[in-house]
Amino acid sequence: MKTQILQLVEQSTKEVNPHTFDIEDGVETKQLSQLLVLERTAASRYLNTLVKEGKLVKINSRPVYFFHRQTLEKMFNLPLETNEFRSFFDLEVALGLVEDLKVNVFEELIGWDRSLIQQVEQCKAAISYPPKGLPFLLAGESGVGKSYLAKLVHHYAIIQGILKSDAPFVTLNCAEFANNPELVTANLFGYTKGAFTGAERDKKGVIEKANEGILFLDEAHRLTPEGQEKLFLFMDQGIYHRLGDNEEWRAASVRLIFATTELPGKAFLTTFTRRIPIIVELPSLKDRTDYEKYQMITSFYQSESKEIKREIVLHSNVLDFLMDTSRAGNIGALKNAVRYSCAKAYSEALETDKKLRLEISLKHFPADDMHKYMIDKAENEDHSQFIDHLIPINTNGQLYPDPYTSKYKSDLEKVYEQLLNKYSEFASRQEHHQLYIDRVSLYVNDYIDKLVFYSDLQETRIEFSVIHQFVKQFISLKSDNNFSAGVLSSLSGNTIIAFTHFIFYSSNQRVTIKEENRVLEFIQFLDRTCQKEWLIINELMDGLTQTFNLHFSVMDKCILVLFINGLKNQQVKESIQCLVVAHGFSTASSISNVANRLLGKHIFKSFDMPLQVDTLEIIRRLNDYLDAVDTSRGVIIFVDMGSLVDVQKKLNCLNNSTVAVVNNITTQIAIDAGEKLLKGLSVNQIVEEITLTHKPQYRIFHPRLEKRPKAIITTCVTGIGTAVKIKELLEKSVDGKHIQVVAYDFLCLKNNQEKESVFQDFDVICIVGTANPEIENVSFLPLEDIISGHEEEELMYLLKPHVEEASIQKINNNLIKHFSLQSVLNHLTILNPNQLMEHLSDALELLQNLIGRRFSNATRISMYVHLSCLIERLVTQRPIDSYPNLETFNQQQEEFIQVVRQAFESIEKTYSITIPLTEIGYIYDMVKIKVQ
Ligand SMILES: Nc1ncnc2c1ncn2[C@@H]1O[C@H](COP(=O)(O)OP(=O)(O)OP(=O)(O)O)[C@@H](O)[C@H]1O
Repeated sequence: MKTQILQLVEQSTKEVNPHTFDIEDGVETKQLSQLLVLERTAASRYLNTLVKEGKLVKINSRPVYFFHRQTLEKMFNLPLETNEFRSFFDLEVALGLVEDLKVNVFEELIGWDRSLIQQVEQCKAAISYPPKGLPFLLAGESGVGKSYLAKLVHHYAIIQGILKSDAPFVTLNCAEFANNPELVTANLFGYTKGAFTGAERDKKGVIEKANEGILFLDEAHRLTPEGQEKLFLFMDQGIYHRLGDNEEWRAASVRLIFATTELPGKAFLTTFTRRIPIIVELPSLKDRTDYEKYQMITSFYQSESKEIKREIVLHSNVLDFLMDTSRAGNIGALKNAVRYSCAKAYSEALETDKKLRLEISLKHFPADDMHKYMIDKAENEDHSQFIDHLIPINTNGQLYPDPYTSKYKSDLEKVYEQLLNKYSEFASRQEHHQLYIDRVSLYVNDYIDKLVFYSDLQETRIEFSVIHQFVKQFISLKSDNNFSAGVLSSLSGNTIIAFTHFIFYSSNQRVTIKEENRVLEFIQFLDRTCQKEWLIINELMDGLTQTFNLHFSVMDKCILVLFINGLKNQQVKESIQCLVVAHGFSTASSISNVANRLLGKHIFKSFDMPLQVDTLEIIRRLNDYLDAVDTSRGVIIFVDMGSLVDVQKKLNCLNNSTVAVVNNITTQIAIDAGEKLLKGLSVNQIVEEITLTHKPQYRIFHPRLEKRPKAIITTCVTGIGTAVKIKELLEKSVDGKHIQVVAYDFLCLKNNQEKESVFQDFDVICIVGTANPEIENVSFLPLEDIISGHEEEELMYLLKPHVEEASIQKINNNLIKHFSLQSVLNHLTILNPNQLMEHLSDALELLQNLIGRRFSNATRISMYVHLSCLIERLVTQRPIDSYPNLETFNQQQEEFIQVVRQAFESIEKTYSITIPLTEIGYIYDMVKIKVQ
């Protein structure tokens, strides 16, 4: 009998496919006893004897599996040192199958080092968070890889020793029980016999099964509110009752991963989302880069090739066909399309000839999809599908031979050209230098973004990673230094990677620079206007040249100076400082990065606190940072633990700034706070509003200063953007040393009056703006009156007590110079002011005729200012998209809306814009206020 058993296991092991080797390929005791009609204990005894004799290999999982030792050793060409393994994973390690995975399990997740870099960091942080990990939610459309990522996290936790090697991974798909909350509870917590009709015996729930491991709750949005609530107690205390047994408390230690295809805010109770501090959002297939789509397609074909043991070649138009995500939809569907084509080609090859190589062409896809593709191509006169060639799917999947595709190769020369040409244009027009710098910084940022996008460079490549490390260290060193901290504060995570890409790329190029005189002039200009950036970049590039013998042209330095300038512009100027301080290696930076990315602005600065870093060290870092930036609008510090609540006591900026400490931080809180900050709310308002939804504890501290700095407030009824621009103009005119200019949200001023924090932080001299927030005891000077010269005198009168006699005349001259209508419009918009004024003059004339009223000169000027900002908003696609009581306005002011549409018809055509109803609402307010 023993020999027969040995032969059976040997036969079964010989049938293993080494590419898909899995635990279930082994033989179970139960299986064997059934097959040989043998008592289970007897079968088990024989098997264990064979293990002891070194003939079989045993995996001590549940159930236990057996393999034939010699067959495995031959198959994987590696001798085994032992016969017993704690888990299948240990066997894989012993057979050398998962050595690479030990280094990075996430490597098989396409995008782990690119578009999913953040998500992988979040998962690692959540699962490792001591002592029991943090529950997290994977959110994303169907088929974007949520289940796949959850399984990799399980693997990662085992490899890192966070979980034991046989830790279970249990999945519960909540959609299966969507309409039967009792069944969900029964499946989650288990039940006792008789707990409900059909409960014929006691049964374990998935929580019990997942003890010491991971429970993955898929489609978690289908959990009913009752179901969610029942999980709370378990999430909070780790204890639960089985259904039908309210006596016995059971305990389990389970790490929870949730997944949903819904927007997290919509599908869950807020009490529930509050308990899930990390939300990992997975991008849909259409938002992945071309390179990643390409990697997916080739890797899916590679797996199929291994599975069917056939070499595969693709017709290039198949790649083109599959890369178009509007067809594939999601990653799962893409994988299915690949499988479908392989199955079809395989069966066709069996019918016709038996040649080894499978050629996949368009005919191997469903006919409807393929025809649609051909028609689309023909309609777009894209004949690329006719220039077909064959692509071998080799294991390296190399299609893009160069890290930077030919599209961006040698473009550097063109970028130099553009910068110099734009500089010559600017020099001849005598514009303000900041306008030029802002414009070309945008251009440079766009270029570097594309460079990264089209690069197929593995960022883990050793040459890249050493340069990346060097740059990171340089930046972290300089960030501790007052001189450079402000300049480099916008560089972090992804932007440092982009920065390194450019360094890596440009140092490999050899572009000869012509017209040296022009270059010299350009360098002198940048050295003058961006002095700090210039010095820092020079130091960095010199360091790179000395350490790695890299060579750069002087124009490369200019590009990097402009790049960091562009990033600074993405930061919200004059903003409240928002800091996230959290324990863990990357919790704070993950939250900040996700929030900054979603908000499209660099709002949050993160301070990660690995557990060995003490509070004093963090306070030192906070002080270094806050001392280097402008804290006049206040500071909000989000902390993750009670121990940090008292940090503000030791902050230097408490002498002159309002500081709020919020004792909770999740990505959701960060996003909510960021949105409120962008709307221009004050520290008080932001903190109070997030407390309504998220209920964190917070404390606010006002400056200790007796003597507050003096300030002029600028404001605009249509938002903070215009107020900031008015502020910039005023700053150029007044003496900034003695008087600060602060841009402020109109509604905050109007609603909260002197309760607004700006009045605690500053001694306010007056408010300048486009509409009066009517604050008692504070003078308001309309912008149009300053432009028309009516209020210049008043402003001078208000300023007199605060500035030296000698400066007064200078300020007066500056005001006249900077506040002509033309220069105001020039500053407020990127559009040509002369042309704009002509169009606006016609439109205003028509508007007056249609409503049968003449506007005063002052009203006309303020309309010019308001309308030019409006047109700029629409041209740059940033309209104001909310207006109080829009529906009522639409119903009650139908006639006015028609009149505006008629008056602005010609402007809409000229600038290819459509004025939305919300903006018409603000025009109405403007006309109403001014005419009254
Ligand atoms: N980044 C990736 N790299 C490689 N394969 C991936 C990746 N993302 C997803 N896949 C593959 O795509 C398929 C679908 O993924 P998965 O089932 O994890 O999606 P899902 O988001 O859980 O979908 P659903 O919401 O429908 O359950 C899987 O076969 C998975 O292997």
